[in-house]
Amino acid sequence: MIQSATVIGAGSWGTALAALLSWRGLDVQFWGRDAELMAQLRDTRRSSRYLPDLELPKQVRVTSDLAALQPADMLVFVVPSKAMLGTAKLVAQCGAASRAKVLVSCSKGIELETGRRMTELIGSAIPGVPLAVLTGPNHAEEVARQMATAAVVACADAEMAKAVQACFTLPFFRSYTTDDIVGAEWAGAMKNPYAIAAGIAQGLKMGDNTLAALVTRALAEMVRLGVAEGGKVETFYGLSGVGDLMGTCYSEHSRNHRVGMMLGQGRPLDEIISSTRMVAEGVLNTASLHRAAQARGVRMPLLDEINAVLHQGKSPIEGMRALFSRDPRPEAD
Ligand SMILES: NC(=O)c1ccc[n+]([C@@H]2O[C@H](COP(=O)([O-])OP(=O)(O)OC[C@H]3O[C@@H](n4cnc5c(N)ncnc54)[C@H](O)[C@@H]3O)[C@@H](O)[C@H]2O)c1
Ligand SMILES: O=P(O)(O)OC[C@H](O)CO
Repeated sequence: MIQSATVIGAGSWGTALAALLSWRGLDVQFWGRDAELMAQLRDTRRSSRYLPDLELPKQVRVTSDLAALQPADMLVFVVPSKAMLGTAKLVAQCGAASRAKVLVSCSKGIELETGRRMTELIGSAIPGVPLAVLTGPNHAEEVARQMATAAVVACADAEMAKAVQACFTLPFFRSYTTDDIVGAEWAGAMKNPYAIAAGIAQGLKMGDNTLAALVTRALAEMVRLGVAEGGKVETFYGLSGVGDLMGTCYSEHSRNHRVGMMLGQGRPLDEIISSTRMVAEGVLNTASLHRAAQARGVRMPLLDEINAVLHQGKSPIEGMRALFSRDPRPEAD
């Protein structure tokens, strides 16, 4: 049913997914905004900036020109969340979505100003096409090396979910389906701030007890806000929830975790951000989620402290102290 795909966004995850879809046998086009990077990818089949060890299959057609894209069955959006709406509008204008059967978001974020999910942004720019999400504990570096990985495809339409699942099924890559697109997207965005907190704990040389406490209480917060936003509770206990939370909080690859670790070691946030080209979605996601939690009146003490550290100048150590010195409470509250 789905034979061709266009991957929009040429960072680490977009590069890994363009390769994966090509290995699966789809006819793949790959767009990135940076002409120099895309020319390098086209000529050498390698991205020196993102995933330098991956050799992009020669069948993947690489371009930085949206107008050069042919209509494809599936459009796969993998740009940072803050660029999603603008990118989807450009894709709509250039006609690349004119014959699309499904639009898939692989990005993890919530729009700051409105609290909208990525598929809501894509759907507003390109109306009338079914929407889906690919999410889960999926580090691009490991997918690029074909290390065993599981993911979730969320789509309201069960048949379309299966069609997208088939595209993301390889011997090393196993995907599951769910109809809970809301829960899957909130879960994917929510694990990012907590990975920053996990990194902070490691940067401060706190121990395994601390990390286990943070991850467990993070999950409780994810369930509270995610369900208030309309997600299903079971989604947060699946791959897109606790799976991705653990995969990121304990990861050597995670950019969010790395940002947290450097914060814990005392480096200022603006210096950390300007030292890398890669996106740590948790920095912006923290502000979006904090705003959403306040609007819904959902109690999120851990997120409040991460927000205070990232956006209100609180020191990481003060944030941790504040968390652990709150009034005692029942666990299931
Ligand atoms: N890297 C992973 O392992 C991974 C896994 C799953 C999901 N994700 C999600 O995928 C999304 C993309 O992350 P990534 O890791 O591929 O990115 P990255 O950090 O590796 O690189 C960022 C990419 O975004 C591009 N970009 C920045 N602003 C843009 C704009 N305005 N328009 C178009 N492109 C723009 C940059 O040129 C660059 O190619 C994020 O939401 C991330 O959470 C990443
Ligand atoms: O590197 P991070 O922290 O953006 O995490 C990447 C993926 O979201 C992990 O599933």
